[in-house]
Amino acid sequence: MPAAGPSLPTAKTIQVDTRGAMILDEESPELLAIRAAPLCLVHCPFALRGTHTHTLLTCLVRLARDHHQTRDSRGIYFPNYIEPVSHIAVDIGGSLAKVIYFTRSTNPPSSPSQIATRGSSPSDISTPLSSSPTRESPISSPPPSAKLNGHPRGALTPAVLEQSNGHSSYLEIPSHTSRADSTAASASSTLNGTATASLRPDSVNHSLLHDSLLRRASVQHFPGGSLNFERFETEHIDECLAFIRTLIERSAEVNGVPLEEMRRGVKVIATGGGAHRFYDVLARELQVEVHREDEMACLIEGLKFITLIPDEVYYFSDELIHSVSHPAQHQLERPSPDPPKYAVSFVQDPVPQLPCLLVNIGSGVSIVKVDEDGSYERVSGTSLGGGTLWGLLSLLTPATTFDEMLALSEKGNNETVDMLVGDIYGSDYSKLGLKSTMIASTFGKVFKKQGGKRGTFSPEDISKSLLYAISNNIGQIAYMNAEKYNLDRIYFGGYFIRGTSYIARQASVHPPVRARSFVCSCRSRGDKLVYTRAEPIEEHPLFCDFSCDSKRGQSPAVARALGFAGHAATISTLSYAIRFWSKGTKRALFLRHEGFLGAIGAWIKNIGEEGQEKKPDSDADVDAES
Ligand SMILES: Nc1ncnc2c1ncn2[C@@H]1O[C@H](COP(=O)(O)OP(=O)(O)O)[C@@H](O)[C@H]1O
Ligand SMILES: CC(C)(COP(=O)(O)O)[C@@H](O)C(=O)NCCC(=O)O
Repeated sequence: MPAAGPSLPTAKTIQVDTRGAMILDEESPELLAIRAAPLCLVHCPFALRGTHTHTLLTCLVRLARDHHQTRDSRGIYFPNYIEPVSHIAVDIGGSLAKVIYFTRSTNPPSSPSQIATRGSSPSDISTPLSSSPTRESPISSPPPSAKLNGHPRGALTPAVLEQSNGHSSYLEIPSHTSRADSTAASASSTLNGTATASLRPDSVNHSLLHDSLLRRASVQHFPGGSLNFERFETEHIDECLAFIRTLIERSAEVNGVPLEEMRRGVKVIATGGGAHRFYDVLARELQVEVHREDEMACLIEGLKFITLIPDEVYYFSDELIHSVSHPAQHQLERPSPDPPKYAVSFVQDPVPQLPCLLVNIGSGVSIVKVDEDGSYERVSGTSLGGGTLWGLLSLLTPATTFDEMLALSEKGNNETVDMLVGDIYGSDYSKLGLKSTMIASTFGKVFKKQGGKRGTFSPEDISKSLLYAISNNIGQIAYMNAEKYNLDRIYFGGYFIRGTSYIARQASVHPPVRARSFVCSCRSRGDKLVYTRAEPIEEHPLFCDFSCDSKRGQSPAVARALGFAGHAATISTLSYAIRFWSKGTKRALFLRHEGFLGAIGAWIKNIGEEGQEKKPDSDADVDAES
């Protein structure tokens, strides 16, 4: 009997203006600075002048470098969101603690990555980038002066600081009528365009929202701010606490307010199992108000919000490649560790696509059915998840980090450890459509002795076999639940999908290209990943090789797509499993911020709570025993 999830506890309109939102380039110096910026919670951006600016920026870059190991996902820049945000959200899971926080800046970052990663839906292959409606709205575009290539100056602005410093708001409505008129006109269009993730329109206070939007629309000096992402291993929760503590302390320092005041102004919103396990530690160590939110509710809120971000949702599709490479073949081969080649496509229309199934692959796996109205139920799960792969590979290989394990898997050949149909039948089992190369039994060869002795197996082969087994198993369970509940869209979240980011690092040196559709796959060659068949579909010769090398690379969009798109083998396995088992009726969808759904949900659920007293840990929000 599936456990019923709580009904949406704080269903409300998400009042974050996502128009013009853009995902930042992971490697941009701007992002480095913007990520570090909240460590210096600058109350007033105008304070950043002269030598002080220089010192601060030096400090930002140094801090960013010091924290590079936790800098793990791209920031999201919201040109139109300007309200104070007083909270830091943290999702503490069984494996990783994810932290997100919002910073303001006077200048937008100059290197959004979405230019190179625009989608590839067949309908808009040749559409010029500039025609994207999400980038054309006059309000969503930052003022021209803000587009200069200067360093962004991030500033987290807790509401309490604004009040205590006598700033009712930075947002002053211009007094002259014509500006106000045009603002009003813009604001009403803003009202239509503002991200509204809640599907309960009755909960919207239109008048309040309109007033707020009116003020936002008139702002000239605050072109939004950025959401920043960090992660830590839960095992080293002390590092996570130290990070948040430093953030708060430095904020007080830079803003010139007493630490006590800063602590009063900042709240930590905690979710995930660790919100309970570490609640006392969080409150004691950080000395700020800690509020807990339910994990499943946060995942769903996070999903609803993140799907509003342009270029966030993507899928791997093998259909086009399949039709080109096997024109006569209608039957799909069963999933295998070497799935077909894929094209990466981005969902262009940033609206929540409900109903859907959310499969969150963290330490374990939660499968949640989300209805059209946003209500949800955790319908299934499996304990064979990301923690399983990490744990087993820690036992079976010398790799010490998860990324090393993924790298091993890319070089492996699972056939040395897996028992194939051919090992049993000596050939295909054609009557059942089972090819000889299909895995009959994961790890099925390992027990066999050769000359009375146990075999030895390479860490690479073991890694590949297990990565495939876990991913395919989750794909099958996901498919069965989607079938049971008649859902065609399956979103995969959780950090398990996240891959090594060195692909992105290599690729980000390339200039953006405009071609929108690609046929691509990647494999390792020596210590370098090589992209094969990575050419725009319109002109692709099927078997060309292309090395993702800063000198030779010709298709950075593909490389970037794979780089940020998590681990290619994991994603292609899940994608193909869903396509195979559903006979092409269901689609696996992925998210660029897949590991942060819970943290994003915790963050978004508390937007609009600024200055409001919230009873910590109300029963409505938290089910687990404290
Ligand atoms: N760099 C990484 N370090 C640790 N685990 C990673 C990493 N990248 C991906 N993973 C996978 O992500 C899983 C954790 O996913 P996550 O969604 O954070 O779960 P949880 O909330 O349970 O911590 C790990 O068990 C591991 O399989
Ligand atoms: C207990 C959990 C919800 C915790 O979430 P996580 O930290 O793994 O993201 C998850 O691990 C889970 O759903 N495990 C699967 C249990 C099962 O249904 O078999």
